[in-house]
Amino acid sequence: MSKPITFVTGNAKKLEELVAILDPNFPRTIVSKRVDLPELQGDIDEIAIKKCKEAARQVNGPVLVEDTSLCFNALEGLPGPYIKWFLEKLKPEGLYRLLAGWEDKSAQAVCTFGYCEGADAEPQLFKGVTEGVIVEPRGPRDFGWDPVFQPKGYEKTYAELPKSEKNTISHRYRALALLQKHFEAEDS
Ligand SMILES: O=c1[nH]c(=O)c2ncn([C@@H]3O[C@H](COP(=O)(O)OP(=O)(O)OP(=O)(O)O)[C@@H](O)[C@H]3O)c2[nH]1
Ligand SMILES: [Mg+2]
Repeated sequence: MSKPITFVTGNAKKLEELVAILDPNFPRTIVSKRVDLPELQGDIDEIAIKKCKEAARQVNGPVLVEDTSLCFNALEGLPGPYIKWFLEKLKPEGLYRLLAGWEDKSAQAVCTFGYCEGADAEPQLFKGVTEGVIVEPRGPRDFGWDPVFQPKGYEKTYAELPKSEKNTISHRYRALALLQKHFEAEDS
């Protein structure tokens, strides 16, 4: 029997979406642990790797972490992994206003899961990207920058879409689909 995997996050919404998205027959048991891991610097992959190693060190067993970026193409990918601080200070309105001087409002929502078997193991990454545009905030405010992100091909923002629909097209869904495939292959 493999050990349960601990999903380490301080963000209840991430956990809620993971539970909604993952197949109930996922081959490993996932438990969650609420820890505010350090907000690291670097590129998206470096951050996910460092975050995963730190979680594995703290839990001393198999861990899953996730880091989310919102990358504005006009700003060469910024705020990217630093979106948390931009959102905290500027709120969704300010994120939209950041692009006032640019015609290009396109953006990418990027979710990077890191999985590490234990404190001495190397993390493996599973990344999902959803293309979209940054719009004036619309919809409920219960999750981060969802009100300003309108996925490509949709008339609604993530916040306006039913959760069940966001969860079939989102950056997090795409990353978890890769993670799921990996564990299913390992199991067979
Ligand atoms: O509208 C949103 N839709 C999403 O699907 C989504 N996923 C994450 N976020 C927000 O983007 C920042 C990422 O920072 P982040 O990856 O460091 O997360 P976090 O610090 O909240 O949790 P964690 O690092 O403990 O797991 C944080 O402000 C999160 O609230 C989202 N906002
Ligand atoms: Mg964080």
